[in-house]
Amino acid sequence: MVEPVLTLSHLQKSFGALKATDDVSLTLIPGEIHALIGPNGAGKSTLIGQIAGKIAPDSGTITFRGRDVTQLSTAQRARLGLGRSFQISSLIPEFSARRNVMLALQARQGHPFRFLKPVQRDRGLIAGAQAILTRVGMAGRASVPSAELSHGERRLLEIAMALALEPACFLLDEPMAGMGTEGVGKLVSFLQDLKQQAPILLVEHDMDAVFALADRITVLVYGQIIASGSVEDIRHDPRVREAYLGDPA
Ligand SMILES: Nc1ncnc2c1ncn2[C@@H]1O[C@H](COP(=O)(O)OP(=O)(O)OP(=O)(O)O)[C@@H](O)[C@H]1O
Repeated sequence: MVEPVLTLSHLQKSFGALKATDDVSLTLIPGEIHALIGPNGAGKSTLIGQIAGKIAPDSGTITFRGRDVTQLSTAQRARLGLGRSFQISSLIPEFSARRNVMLALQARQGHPFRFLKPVQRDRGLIAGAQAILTRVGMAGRASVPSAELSHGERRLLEIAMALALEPACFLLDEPMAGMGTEGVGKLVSFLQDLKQQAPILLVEHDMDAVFALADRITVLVYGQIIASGSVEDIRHDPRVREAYLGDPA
């Protein structure tokens, strides 16, 4: 059997009386896109937060590349290659797209993220950042301050920054949000390519994109996994249709 890159075992997290994560176990294996879907409030972001190290689970374990990382900080996990999904809030608005990616490249090289060397003249960093922006289809927007990018372009920039860290898996939280049809189409083909580099745990509300991309789908409702399987399994699962797609038939 293929060794999973990431394994969640019996994770539990409550907020007061609310069980946001209720005995969740799942794996992410090399080469796959594993989509995590569920209605609003199902607990998807809470789960991603626990994997990234932003939220401490009440119990259960998170194993990454064979190592128990449950007690490690976000930064320690990132150093081991657990892909942070950068949030738009972590982009520096007045910096160009290229310079934001250069910051991520510097972070990868071990420099503290917030403290800048005079990077403008560092040809290696410039070329590296430009190559990554080309990969995500943003070469022509490299000089534009991130504040002036469209919402969809900012989401691509977040992915570019995650790429710069060369993680062993990607955690992507709603990368399609706010993108037009063309943007979603491009991102779908990009993620199909990206999964060969490192597997992707994908939280996404765009069901067409999920059905086009996912190798496996896990469905969360009220913090619990109600179904997990292939696209076809999930499409035809009556519990999923009822609980998630709102289709009693
Ligand atoms: N810090 C918190 N304190 C109290 N309750 C919280 C906290 N964070 C999340 N919750 C609750 O936990 C439940 C799961 O929320 P979560 O944001 O993980 O769901 P989600 O599936 O990501 O939803 P969405 O699709 O709307 O982003 C919700 O009922 C939410 O109100």
